[in-house]
Amino acid sequence: AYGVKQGRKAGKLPPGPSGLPIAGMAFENAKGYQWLNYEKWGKQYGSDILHVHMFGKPMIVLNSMQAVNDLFEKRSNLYSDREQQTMFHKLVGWDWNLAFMPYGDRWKEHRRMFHQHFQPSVVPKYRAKLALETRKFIGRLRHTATDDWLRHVRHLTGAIIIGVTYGLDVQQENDPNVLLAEKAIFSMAMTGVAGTYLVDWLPQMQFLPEWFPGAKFLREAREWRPAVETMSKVPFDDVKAQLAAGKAKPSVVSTLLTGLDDTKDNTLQELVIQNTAGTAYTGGADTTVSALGTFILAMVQNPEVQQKAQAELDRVVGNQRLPDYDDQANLPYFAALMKEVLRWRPVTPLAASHKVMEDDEYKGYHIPGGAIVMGNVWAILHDEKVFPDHDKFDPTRFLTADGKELRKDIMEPEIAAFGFGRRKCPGRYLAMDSLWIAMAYLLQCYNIKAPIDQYGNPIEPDGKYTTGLLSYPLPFPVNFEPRSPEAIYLLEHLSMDE
Ligand code: HEM
Repeated sequence: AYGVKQGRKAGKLPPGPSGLPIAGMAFENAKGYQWLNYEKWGKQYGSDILHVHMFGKPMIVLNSMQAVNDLFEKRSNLYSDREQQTMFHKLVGWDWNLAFMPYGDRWKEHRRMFHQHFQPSVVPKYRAKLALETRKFIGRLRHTATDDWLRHVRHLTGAIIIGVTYGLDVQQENDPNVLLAEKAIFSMAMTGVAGTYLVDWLPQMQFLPEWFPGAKFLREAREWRPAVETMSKVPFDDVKAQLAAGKAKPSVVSTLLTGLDDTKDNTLQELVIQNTAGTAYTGGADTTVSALGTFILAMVQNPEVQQKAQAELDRVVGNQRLPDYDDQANLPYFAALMKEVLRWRPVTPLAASHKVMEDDEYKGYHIPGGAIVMGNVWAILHDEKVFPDHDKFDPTRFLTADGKELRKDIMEPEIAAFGFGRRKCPGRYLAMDSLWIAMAYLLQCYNIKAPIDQYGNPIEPDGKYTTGLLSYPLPFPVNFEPRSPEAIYLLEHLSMDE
């Protein structure tokens, strides 16, 4: 085993399950939920930094907030790159997306543009749109079958992102922009995990003829690539046409296009706008679905938490109107509830992989340049020392003893849940605004409950989650039951004005 002494010797890699044969470890990891393995190995080796040898590539896992801070934040000039994969970036064509760009000037230009339109001083402009889409959403839920609610959650998050970014309305069923984006995002799920495709290790394989045995990946790439290329182009071109016709609604894209200098050739600048806007959907739609799914699951499983949150709404907002962002400051329990949603089942349990650009040393260990470096969000947000009884869904952990204020002496889940350093999620302010208003409207109008089966027993969710880059609760049935005559009145008189 690795001792501390050995570890201090220059050139020693951080400890890790090197005892396991590579195949054995690949097997452990292939079962998914790798964040749990990494957390377990971290404890086993008594180290918050691990080395995991995966598919012939060095991978470093950081299991503590301190390690994440020391490397991703304090050495962010070294630790902000992303791995480039032949299949994902080149053949399937995701290289236009800012989330996957290598660290450098091109990424900076896109990131700056994104930030300008999703930073805290700007995001409140979108609140009217968020509130409108969320009113439509709670209206639809009222007569939805217990196993059909997830479709409406997906529609809500898609409509918010497309509305804010492009000013386009989204059709309830089979919206062309949503279908295209979903097809593209499917390819992201299939090809996004490093090491899935042999061509990533043997780039020459990309030049094989398609009929060649083992060249199935080429046919897959050919099928997916058009959706990946056009998902950002089609809605962008729509807005351009609308602007030309004087019919565009205000949006990120229309603002950016209007700001261009007409006397110049804007071809390159337009491409940056198209890419940046397209990135919003890939980053924003599914992540928010997962967080809302977790909220709904937590409400079904913890009726006492739900009642407390509703009691606070009753006290502060009353039952004659929907809550509003102006109420936020007066709803501490609600704020704690949102933090607990982000902590209890993090949307991205391993955030997104970073890549270190040069050889480095940390705590006496050698970190090889080019290694993949992951922050274990799960391990950080489930650290028993910081969050006792870590698997319990309990918003009060974030509140002072009298329940009147948020504690200032506890880790804020937001500092890990949205990733790290210069790559930290730039959409988090919009994400939190979307989540807050959806949670508030839902609890103001509905009791969120397990449905009752034909024998009178509640159908309790099993609480299982998917594995992968994003982790979602597996589908479970929910009964959204209007919680009072006043709630029914609110649901029947939802204003559809922005
Ligand atoms: C609950 C919702 C969300 C969660 C949990 C989340 C989480 C994350 C995480 C973990 C990363 C990777 C950070 C890293 O590399 O360390 C990320 C990146 C990103 N997110 Fe989010 N996100 C959410 C919502 C959104 C929304 C709504 C948008 C768009 C409006 C968005 C846009 C992006 C973009 C553009 C990146 C790439 C940043 C870069 O590579 O420089 N995200 N997000």
